[in-house]
Amino acid sequence: MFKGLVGLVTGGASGLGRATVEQLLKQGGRVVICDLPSSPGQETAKQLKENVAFVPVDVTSEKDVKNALQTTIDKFGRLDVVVNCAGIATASRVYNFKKDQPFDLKSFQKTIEVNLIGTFNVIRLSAGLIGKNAPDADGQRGVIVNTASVAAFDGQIGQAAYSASKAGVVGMTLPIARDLAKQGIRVVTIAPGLFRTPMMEQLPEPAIKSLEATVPFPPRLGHPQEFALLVQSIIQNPMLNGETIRLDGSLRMQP
Ligand SMILES: CC(=O)CC(=O)SCCNC(=O)CCNC(=O)[C@H](O)C(C)(C)COP(=O)(O)OP(=O)(O)OC[C@H]1O[C@@H](n2cnc3c(N)ncnc32)[C@H](O)[C@@H]1OP(=O)(O)O
Ligand SMILES: NC(=O)C1=CN([C@@H]2O[C@H](COP(=O)(O)OP(=O)(O)OC[C@H]3O[C@@H](n4cnc5c(N)ncnc54)[C@H](O)[C@@H]3O)[C@@H](O)[C@H]2O)C=CC1
Repeated sequence: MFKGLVGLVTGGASGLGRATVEQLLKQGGRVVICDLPSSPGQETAKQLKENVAFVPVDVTSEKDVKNALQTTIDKFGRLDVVVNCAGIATASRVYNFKKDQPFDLKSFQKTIEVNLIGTFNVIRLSAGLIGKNAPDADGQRGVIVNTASVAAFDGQIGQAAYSASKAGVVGMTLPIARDLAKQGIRVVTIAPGLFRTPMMEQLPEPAIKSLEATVPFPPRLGHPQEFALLVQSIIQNPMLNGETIRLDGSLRMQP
């Protein structure tokens, strides 16, 4: 289905990103995994064997992202799809009255830096490369998929930084889609609910169970492959553009 397609997936060494890498490969695509040098990206690429390369990247670094784009060209000759999955989750109260301590500003800044600015950094640099593709019959040159979170809309206690970073991703989706429309590049954001990944597994199992119980249907954590299937649909459907799609079993998180 995706024969000849070249994708670049940030956060591709783990969780939702890794499932996306596997799905693109399964459909005949070629993929560059971008993830931190400390991630299992190298092993992941080895396990997946063919048509895949790992480039160590911090998404907040211009140099790293440019290097990953150069590797994409050197190895595969083009870039069609970017999927931004790299992200971090932080949790802290705005003011901890028990300890008389405010939210650590550095932690707030880091969350915004990785989740929002990192995503934008990858979009702005990769758009230049995707824009060089010859347009297809519909005028399309490529697709960018971002990952927000339902926390962009209904963040819980402790999620001020995380929710702000993800709301930023939601907020920039339409203007970037409008901006890149002339070049035939679509931009779509997915806002996942709860998915069983290493990020989610940082939470204690009782917290996971109680969150799971709040998902109307299906009352469980999502499988990462279900996220990857939506990425596939977004790539396939040219009318999807400038929108954020919740993928959450109709979950609305409680305070
Ligand atoms: C990854 C994604 O993109 C998807 C998601 O968002 S998954 C959802 C992830 N959610 C989180 O990570 C929640 C983050 N928040 C927390 O972990 C904690 O609130 C915190 C560590 C920031 C604060 O902990 P704390 O100060 O020790 O709070 P604690 O004493 O436990 O609770 C205080 C009150 O808040 C409530 N509360 C705390 N965390 C809660 C939660 N996650 N959900 C509902 N209520 C919560 C408690 O029930 C308690 O209520 P009362 O005041 O009525 O007793
Ligand atoms: N798991 C879930 O329930 C949900 C996840 N999300 C979002 O989905 C995305 C993927 O999350 P998961 O797969 O669950 O998490 P994960 O922790 O399994 O994977 C995230 C990957 O991003 C990488 N990463 C972190 N900072 C980076 C940086 N600066 N540069 C490059 N790579 C970096 C990590 O090394 C890791 O491999 C994140 O943006 C997360 O916020 C959103 C909603 C729900």
